[in-house]
Amino acid sequence: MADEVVLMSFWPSMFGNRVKIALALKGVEYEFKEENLRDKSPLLLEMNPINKKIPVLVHKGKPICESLLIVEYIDEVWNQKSPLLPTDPYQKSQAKFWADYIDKKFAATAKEIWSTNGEEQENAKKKFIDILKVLEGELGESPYFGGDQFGFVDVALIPFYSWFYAYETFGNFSIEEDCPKIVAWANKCMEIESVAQSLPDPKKVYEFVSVIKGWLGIK
Ligand SMILES: N[C@@H](CCC(=O)N[C@@H](CSO)C(=O)NCC(=O)O)C(=O)O
Repeated sequence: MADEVVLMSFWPSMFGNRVKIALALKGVEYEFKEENLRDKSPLLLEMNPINKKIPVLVHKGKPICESLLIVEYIDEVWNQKSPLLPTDPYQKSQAKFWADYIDKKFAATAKEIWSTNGEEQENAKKKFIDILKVLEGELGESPYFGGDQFGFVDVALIPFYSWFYAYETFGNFSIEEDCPKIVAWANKCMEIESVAQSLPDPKKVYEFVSVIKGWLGIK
């Protein structure tokens, strides 16, 4: 079909699940192609020859790569409902700033929690909580980062929530203890059907991370 939509992703990916949430909020029908990242498909290498990563959205035969760019593309193409980015240029710039902050600061630090031990892990946990506290400050008293509406920054961050159980279990700490506002925000986001249906079971994510740690020889 001419305007067929295909999402190439991997079920636990917080980046790919951003796109799943955006497509669900917009009511877009699409084909989901699960990628085996240890044996990438020729289609993935063809559609994303530069980064060779998921997610990739293929729309009308053309690939869009990088999750935040894909979410912005979805927001612009299917603009009839559930706007994600503000129309005001300044507000839009601030939403993109915080989504970029999450990618640059939060994603890498979060990974260090399950992929390290000892002092390195303790440092990662502290950095992780510090970053979440900065995000709590940005959230303020609003229900969402988008204000009264679930928006772009919410889409960028909420997929990490399905990894919180893994971070807490491997890191032996409670995120809610230090960042109750972020956990309250996440639980509110999970009340949105398009969000809840797009994210994996946290226990499944924990089991998946246990398998990766085995592959990587991490205790
Ligand atoms: N900035 C990109 C990151 C995607 C990514 O890391 N994808 C991972 C899987 S999720 O951790 C990936 O495709 N890894 C395969 C590889 O690195 O070879 C985005 O936001 O889309």
